[in-house]
Amino acid sequence: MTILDTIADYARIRVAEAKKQVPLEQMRERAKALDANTGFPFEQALRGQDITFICEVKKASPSRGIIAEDFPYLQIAKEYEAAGANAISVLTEPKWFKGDGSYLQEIANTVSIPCIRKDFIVDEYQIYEAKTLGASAILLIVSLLDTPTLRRYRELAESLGMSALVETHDDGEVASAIEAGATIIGVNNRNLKDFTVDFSNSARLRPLVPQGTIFVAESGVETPEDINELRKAGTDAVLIGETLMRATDKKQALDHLKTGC
Ligand SMILES: O=C(O)c1ccccc1NCC(=O)[C@H](O)[C@H](O)COP(=O)(O)O
Repeated sequence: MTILDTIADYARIRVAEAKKQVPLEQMRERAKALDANTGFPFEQALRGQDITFICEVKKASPSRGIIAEDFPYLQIAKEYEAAGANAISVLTEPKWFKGDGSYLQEIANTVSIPCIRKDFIVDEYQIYEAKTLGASAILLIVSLLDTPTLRRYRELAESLGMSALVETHDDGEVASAIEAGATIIGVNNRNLKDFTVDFSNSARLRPLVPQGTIFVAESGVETPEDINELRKAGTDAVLIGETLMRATDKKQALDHLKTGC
């Protein structure tokens, strides 16, 4: 059993508990009552002249443990926005990432840039919930979902006015993402089964993703050289967590990544 299987099993338990508080039918009605004509701001925000930045609000991770003892999540999100982030990723997984849905809700209510719910989606309930929390996008991890389910969840998210970032790790998963009709495909440099980070993974898989589909490189980005390498490989957007979370001055850190200065 991999850590990803363990996290996914726990997500199923979380969903079962959440349904006891707010049943599926009620959550669906709440989500459907919200505006679905959003214009897909997350997708729009990632389409730039140059590489765009999704900055992640992440207190902890299974591979690193606690990353930020002091975790003023709202302040961090505001600093990301002021620093020029194009979108914000908010971890809502509580056990290994110490996230919470309320963090996403507060952040989405405060900043003007789009937010993605970063979680381990194993049930449609979490997609409706993401909408009620103010998410503009959700993460769908290919290795957790078969292709028909992936397509169904992506279409559900889009019917609610949210985009889906479809996360892959190898060529087979990229093929599944394309088959599921993904318009935003991420390649994670971190193997979610054993935590190893191979920074070249996203650049290697870039040619498999059709032009026009937004290509996101995820995890392990640390330096301006990394950004340059990804830029050269044709990356549209990068998702950065730990490097920015550990930086005391978010603007300086993001400027440094962008320009090398
Ligand atoms: O970060 C982990 O340890 C991890 C372990 C198992 C599943 C997912 C995990 N991380 C989720 C992510 O994909 C990252 O938070 C995201 O890409 C940012 O990565 P980084 O810039 O390396 O913090």
